[in-house]
Amino acid sequence: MDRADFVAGFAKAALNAGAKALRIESVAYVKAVRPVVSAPIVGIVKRDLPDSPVRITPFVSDAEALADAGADVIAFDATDRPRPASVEELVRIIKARGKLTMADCSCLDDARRALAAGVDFVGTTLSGYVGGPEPVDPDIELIAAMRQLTPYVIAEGRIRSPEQALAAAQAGAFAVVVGSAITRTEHVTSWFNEAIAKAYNGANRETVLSIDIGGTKTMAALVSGSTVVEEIVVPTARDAGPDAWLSKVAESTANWRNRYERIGIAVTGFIEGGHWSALNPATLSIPDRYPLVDRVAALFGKPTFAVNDAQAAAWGEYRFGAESGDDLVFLTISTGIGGGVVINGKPLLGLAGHFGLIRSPSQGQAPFEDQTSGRWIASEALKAGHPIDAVEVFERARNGETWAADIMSLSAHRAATLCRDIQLMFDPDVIVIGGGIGLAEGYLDLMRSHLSGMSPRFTPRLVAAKLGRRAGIIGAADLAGEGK
Ligand SMILES: CC(=O)N[C@H](C=O)[C@@H](O)[C@H](O)[C@H](O)COP(=O)(O)O
Repeated sequence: MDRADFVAGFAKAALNAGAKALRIESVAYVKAVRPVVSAPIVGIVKRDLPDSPVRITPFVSDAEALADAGADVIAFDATDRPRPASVEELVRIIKARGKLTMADCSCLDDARRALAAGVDFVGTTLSGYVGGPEPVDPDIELIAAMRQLTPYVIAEGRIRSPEQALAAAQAGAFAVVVGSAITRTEHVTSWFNEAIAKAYNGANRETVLSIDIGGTKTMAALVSGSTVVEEIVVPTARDAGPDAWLSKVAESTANWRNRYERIGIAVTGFIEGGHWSALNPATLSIPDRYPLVDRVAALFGKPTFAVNDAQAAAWGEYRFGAESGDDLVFLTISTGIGGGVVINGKPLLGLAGHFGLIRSPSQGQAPFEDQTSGRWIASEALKAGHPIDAVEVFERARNGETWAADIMSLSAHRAATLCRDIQLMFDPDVIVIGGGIGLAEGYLDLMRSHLSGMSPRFTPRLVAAKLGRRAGIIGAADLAGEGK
């Protein structure tokens, strides 16, 4: 839905049905909608800043760009928090451009200060979003209290039903903004889904907050069954450590607080008894036996299940992938190599599946991933005089450069040999291949070609992973739900 043509479509449909004005996020969307409607537009820009909690139109340049794009009213955060531009400065700039101002407030004091600074409208937009648990209902009391200060109160935030909109209007609102209930189909669907799940007891799954902490990025999502309802991705600040990584996730998902009952967390490394340790500190350095489950449960206040990321992905593919329901081994070939095993419908946890760490006598006892993975491919390329990464080596191989094709072929050959050994160990129905290298165009075919001469009895069936980068969060969510 995050596309200019959809936003313009929503805008026109809402106006046709009687809406009197639009509130639109981003300069690009204001520009897209302005030429096709004549109704007033309240414009905002949303940002996530490293040094300020202010998200709505934090900079003077944002306000200017919205004015130039054709917004009639410009809304901005008017809370009393550290901020790049003061409310007074924003009001001055916006008025200089002949536009109206709307102060997004969290409380009555914000509204008082904003009115003293000369704003035209005050909104209840930020009530419930400046700390503490996020409420479910709109803040009707704040609307009524603001109405004592000015007639120009805009009711906004969590107004999800016509009855709530009526209550806001009756409390004295000059206008009522309805956001998610009109434009966020995925939210509205999940409200209905969560409501009726109670009737289907287990046939329909509860929503889980699922977190995947990787070496470079951390993903968090609300997951229901195999559906990712909401998702955010933040960089993993490698040197900051697990407490900081978890706090960042808690902060970025604060708005979801009332929408899940359990937490699943998938991490690179080794999980034992809820403790997290690094098997390869080069990927991510974690203090030995970090009490992951306890920390997450304390921070989020919900029951938590923790699992290795590749084991979670294996489970995700088993439950919802291309070959769901078949016993499988999942092998992810990327910067490093990992995996997971699901046999007789059960995930093998602990050390099982850390295939990248298997040692090969024929290669001087080097761990398997050091002779096959993306890191190895890049280091071989460097030896051949090409300081490029694995993805580019693949590109060069496809363009007919023999040195690159030789490296890829050797990597695929070794990965194929590993699959043959895995077949002998677990005899799965299928081996699912994932990861940036494993799923790179042509790699799976190369692996298959290296297996072609083998006796059919030993030959593993290789298929591409279906859930892609979301396999870990979907698998972890499902495993967390299993615990109920
Ligand atoms: C807190 C915050 O960032 N509010 C944002 C402000 O523009 C939007 O995410 C909300 O959708 C908007 O306020 C409308 O509210 P609701 O979607 O609940 O009807």
